[in-house]
Amino acid sequence: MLVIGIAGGTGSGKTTVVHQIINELPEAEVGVISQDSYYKATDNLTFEERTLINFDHPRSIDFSLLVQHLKELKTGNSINQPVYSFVKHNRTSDSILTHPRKVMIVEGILILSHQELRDMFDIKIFVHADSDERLIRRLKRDISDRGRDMTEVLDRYQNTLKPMHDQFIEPSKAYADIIIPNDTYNTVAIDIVRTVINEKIG
Ligand SMILES: Nc1ncnc2c1ncn2[C@@H]1O[C@H](COP(=O)(O)OP(=O)(O)O)[C@@H](O)[C@H]1O
Ligand SMILES: O=c1ccn([C@@H]2O[C@H](COP(=O)(O)O)[C@@H](O)[C@H]2O)c(=O)[nH]1
Repeated sequence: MLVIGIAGGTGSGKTTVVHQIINELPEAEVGVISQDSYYKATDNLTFEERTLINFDHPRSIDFSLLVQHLKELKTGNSINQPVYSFVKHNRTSDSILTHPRKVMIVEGILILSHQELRDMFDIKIFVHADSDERLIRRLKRDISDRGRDMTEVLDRYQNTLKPMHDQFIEPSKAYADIIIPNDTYNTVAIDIVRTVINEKIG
């Protein structure tokens, strides 16, 4: 199994890049795990309490479950990947049966900041976009897809997202083998990554 880690700040375009990479690859050979699926369940908290969680700090992620699931996939076992609701700020009761594939892609803001997880990646990619570009994308996306308003996005950006980005995410770029500049759609970089994957899966 070839394991590819794709990190980058919020709004950098990780999810978009993943879709572009897997688009023309055989469906049966590529699987995706999202770090977002591994936000800790917080059933003990009210919705109001959940809105106060710092979702950009590594402690908000159940990394031990994520590492355990990746180990299972590497040994050929399927996993039940949790499903997270951004609208509810909580894990749902659903899960997605995820089978091991020749290529597994793990994507998320903090995946290169966690040493054990990072060491499991054969290729480490960091998607880079300018911070103002990322904020604009995040505003648009969170308002249209994640049930947020402008005040929520901007307050979170100032209070937790930006400081956590500077403390944990940006420094993790140093671990990347490949940095994809994604201020505009970067088809050349996507083609290169696809070529590398095709060579590996033969
Ligand atoms: N290169 C790009 N140029 C313009 N918009 C983009 C680009 N890449 C992604 N987007 C848009 O920005 C938003 C955030 O992208 P997404 O892939 O969800 O980022 P991430 O997963 O890193 O948070 C989405 O609405 C997406 O369509
Ligand atoms: O309940 C939640 C959980 C997380 N977030 C934000 O999501 C991003 C990470 O997701 P991307 O797809 O990489 O943007 C992170 O910055 C958290 O602040 C949230 O808003 N609500």
